[in-house]
Amino acid sequence: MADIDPSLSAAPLDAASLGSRDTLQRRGLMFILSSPSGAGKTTIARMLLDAEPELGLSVSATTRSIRPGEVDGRDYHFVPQTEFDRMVEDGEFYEWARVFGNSYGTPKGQIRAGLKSGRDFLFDIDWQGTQQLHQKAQADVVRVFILPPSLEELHRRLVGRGTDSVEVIAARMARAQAEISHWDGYDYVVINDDVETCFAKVRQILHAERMRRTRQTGLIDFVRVLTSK
Ligand SMILES: Nc1ncnc2c1ncn2[C@@H]1O[C@H](COP(=O)(O)OP(=O)(O)OP(=O)(O)O)[C@@H](O)[C@H]1O
Ligand SMILES: Nc1nc2c(ncn2[C@@H]2O[C@H](COP(=O)(O)O)[C@@H](O)[C@H]2O)c(=O)[nH]1
Repeated sequence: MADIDPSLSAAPLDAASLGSRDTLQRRGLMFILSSPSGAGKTTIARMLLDAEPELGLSVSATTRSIRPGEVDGRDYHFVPQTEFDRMVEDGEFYEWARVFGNSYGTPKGQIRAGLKSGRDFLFDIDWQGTQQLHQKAQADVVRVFILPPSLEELHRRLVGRGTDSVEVIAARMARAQAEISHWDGYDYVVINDDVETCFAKVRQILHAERMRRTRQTGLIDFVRVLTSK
């Protein structure tokens, strides 16, 4: 929850290697997936990471307990609350928020340098984190909201995942409509009915956003060459 970070805004890159079609430079983007808990954003995120080698995952820190199948350092950095509080104090997060009674935050880590060199990052974060990142780095951020086909199906998925107690599932269902109410703070909204169809749509968004003119920092010199003869 800090001020605008100038290093995160879309500044032009070094023009040394620009000008040929093979070396066109591009600034990386921050690809955010949000949804009510259980709608499937982690599933879609994993499919994207498998399919897109140039996409890196922003691994959040969290104080919640590790779930069966999760790996510390891959899915999250699982830290005690005291360590999380220290990281907040030391300004180690781009954003952080309390979600479902736990703390979650996006470490600055490698992201800043990665964006400059054209690396894309995937963020599985909630609407509060999305607002904070958008305020700090509007030009770099692409916001995608995943909706479940129905609340009944959302509940089925949370139960079917088999990772949370009845109480935790009830708390997540109780929050679902409030989470969904933030759908209009996103650039794209995709309904996750069939997982393959949803994945294909989200991947199309990523591909199109990579070609956005303002991200293709090498275009200025490339077009200059094209129009100079
Ligand atoms: N289109 C789909 N059809 C049926 N099941 C799905 C679909 N997408 C995801 N699932 C299943 O729903 C469950 C919840 O998915 P997932 O963990 O990806 O949700 P999430 O939005 O990341 O939740 P959380 O915010 O709690 O991490 C998983 O068991 C997943 O396999
Ligand atoms: N603002 C942030 N939200 C985050 C971050 N990492 C995850 N999340 C969101 O928390 C909920 C719950 O996640 P779960 O893994 O415990 O089910 C979900 O909406 C995530 O998107 C973060 O760094 N910042």
